[in-house]
Amino acid sequence: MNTINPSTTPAWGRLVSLQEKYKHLSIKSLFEKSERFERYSLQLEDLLVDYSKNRVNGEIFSALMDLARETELHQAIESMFSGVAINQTENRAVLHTALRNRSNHPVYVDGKDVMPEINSVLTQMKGFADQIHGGTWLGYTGKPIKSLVNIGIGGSDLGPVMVTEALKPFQNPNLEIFFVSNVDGTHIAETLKKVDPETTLFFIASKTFTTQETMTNAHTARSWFLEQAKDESAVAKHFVALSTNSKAVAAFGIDTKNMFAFWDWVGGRYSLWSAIGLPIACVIGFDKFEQLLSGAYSMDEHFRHSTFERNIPVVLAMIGIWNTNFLGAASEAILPYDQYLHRFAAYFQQGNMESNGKYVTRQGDKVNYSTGPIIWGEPGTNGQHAFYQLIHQGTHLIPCDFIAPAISHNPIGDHHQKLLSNFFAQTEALMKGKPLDEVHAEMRKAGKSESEIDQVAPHRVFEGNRPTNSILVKKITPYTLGQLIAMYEHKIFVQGVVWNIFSFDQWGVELGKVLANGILPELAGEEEVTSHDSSTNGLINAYKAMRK
Ligand SMILES: O=P(O)(O)OC[C@H]1O[C@@](O)(CO)[C@@H](O)[C@@H]1O
Repeated sequence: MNTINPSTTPAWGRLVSLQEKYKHLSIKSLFEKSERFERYSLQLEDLLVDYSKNRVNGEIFSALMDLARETELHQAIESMFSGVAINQTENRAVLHTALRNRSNHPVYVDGKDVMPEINSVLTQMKGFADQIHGGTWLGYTGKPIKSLVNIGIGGSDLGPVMVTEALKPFQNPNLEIFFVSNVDGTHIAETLKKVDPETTLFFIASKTFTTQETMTNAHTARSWFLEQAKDESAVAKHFVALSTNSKAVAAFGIDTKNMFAFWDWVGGRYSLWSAIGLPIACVIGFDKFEQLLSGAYSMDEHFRHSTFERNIPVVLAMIGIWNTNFLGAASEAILPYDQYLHRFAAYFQQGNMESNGKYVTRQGDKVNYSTGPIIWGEPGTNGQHAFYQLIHQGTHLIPCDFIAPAISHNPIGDHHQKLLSNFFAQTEALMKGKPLDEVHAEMRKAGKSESEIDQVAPHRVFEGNRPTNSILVKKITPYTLGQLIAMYEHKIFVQGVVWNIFSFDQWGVELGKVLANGILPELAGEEEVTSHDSSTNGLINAYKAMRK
């Protein structure tokens, strides 16, 4: 993997100069060239990515592509796909792409082709999912399973949640699926109220099978189940484990034949393609799960073999670097104009921020440039009634990805047309804005007095020139969803390479957990806590006083 500080490359130096040269660059002016949309959009099958509404002209785009080359991106891509241990701080390969390698060409980890074991788990998943989906897996009283409860957190939750929500139209109507992630007792309590032990299957989803929240909730579910079932042998019909840790699974009391394994070269936030995706396969059917894999594979092939200038993840990544490192954007909004995609932004909060929220380079030095952006977003048009004021007229530059399907699963009246009219209008408004003279003319036409115009007009000006990408997909299906997810995964990968950081570990989540484990015993008992700073001591002692 490269160890190049991007800010020392010739391309970065050109970009610094271009930032100064084009600091007043107007996106609107770039559209004076009629073929801008054709030149600044890319299509893969039924997925169109329009990146023309960015503050990027030919010079800037060229320098961005050179930056990708000068940071040895091509070599990095090949290293990932071919199983090199690029996750160097954990000495692991990064092979979520192997999980969806529909070509079945060998992929080697430590000299061993991993495809046979991947296919073996997929076969095991199919066998199980077919029984759940088909209603032939019976509980301890002989009834078919109808409620699925996934207990997991982070990458063992967010992916299955997002995908099952996005693919709700493909769900088996005889099955309902619930997700429990938070260790707040409310989450499991509210869920267990809705399900019957006789007809419920629990997925205990945890790569490590040690995560405090998941194991706590799993034990609560097991106790709840046994209170009614009584017989420990019934557990095997109602609990399965999705994990890499067979020893911990057995210790919990799940038969390892009910365990669906995956491997340490699958990152948690990249694991929905693995056994972690079993709840997805159960509720939409294994054939649709395979379509999800195939969609991701098509994006993998596009990413691996397309020239950078025609490479969707590379282009999105490098424009993101222009926005972050040269235009000063600190966050990015993902705005899906599709209610089924309501958890899509949340999924990539972990995917992006846990991957690239790093400030140490691969050599162990502190970076001298910004790295991963803050990711946030809500479905359109809801966001328009919540935070678009700031996006349009705030002081922060917030690049936005607008995503929409051309065809809705629910073509009720003109709902979809109204949704899409907003999808198109918002990026146009963010790009064009509304200058003062237009506001004046509008207000005069509306008969406003000159004094009112003088007072209000400045507040009604839209500077515009706010960058967006528009991602239009024919319809949200397992295949196109797989493409969309893989597209963002590879965008994140590219940015990590260019920023010279390790994108596949997550040391930053450890400290809080360790300190929490130290505080946990202090919350019990009456004695005053004095082992921390005065704020932490004060809060803990106030908590204990409130509970007296
Ligand atoms: O799947 P598991 O091992 O229970 O980890 C859950 C989540 O916890 C982390 O914060 C790592 O500790 C995420 O990276 C991960 O997805």
